[in-house]
Amino acid sequence: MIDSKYFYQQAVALAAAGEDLYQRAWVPATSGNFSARLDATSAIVTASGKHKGRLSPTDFIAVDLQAQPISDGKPSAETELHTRLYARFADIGAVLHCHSPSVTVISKALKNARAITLSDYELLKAFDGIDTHDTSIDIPIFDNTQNISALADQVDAYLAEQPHCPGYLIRGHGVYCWGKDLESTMRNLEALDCLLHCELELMRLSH
Ligand SMILES: CSC[C@@H](O)[C@@H](O)C(=O)COP(=O)(O)O
Ligand SMILES: [Zn+2]
Repeated sequence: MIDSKYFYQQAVALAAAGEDLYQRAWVPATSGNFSARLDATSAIVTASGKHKGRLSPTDFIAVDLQAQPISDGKPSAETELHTRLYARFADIGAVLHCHSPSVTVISKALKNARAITLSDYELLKAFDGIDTHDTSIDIPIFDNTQNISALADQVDAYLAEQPHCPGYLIRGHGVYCWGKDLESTMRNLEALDCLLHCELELMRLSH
């Protein structure tokens, strides 16, 4: 049974996040999708094909963790990339997917790389569980595909081995990022985008 008041609150919060992300040019031209956990077995996700900077609370669908809709409408084409994260990690409360220029460019520039390592940045401390710049984390990069179930399987297999990872890139496509709630997820996404932008600048300087 869906708690309609909680659904509405989460939808309003995700729509506001969408406006913010659109202002940053991170979700151009209907790209991106957002979700928030409703309870142990369900989440709300953006409807497919909507402009993510101009969402209203009716542009969200409730789905179970097998990515099947449990309210009216057509959920995001990439719903399974959200629901598999909620299924794997009980402490995840929100997931944001964006197509920002920095993540799209770096994922292509790194061609066949399977991951990008972020080391010795003060901003690493924005991620949960990190309390020093003197560390490094790997952000995996998966090749893009229109087979979302296959991609969800690859991501899930990676996270089974490397659970302490705040997000991943899809080559030439974008980023998925998560956190314990929407505020943490926005913080993780902002830090990840900034750090990838820094890496891109370093690559430019070294050429
Ligand atoms: C506008 S192309 C982007 C889509 O193919 C997809 O990657 C995307 O992010 C949005 O898909 P959606 O089904 O609206 O959630
Ligand atoms: Zn996308």
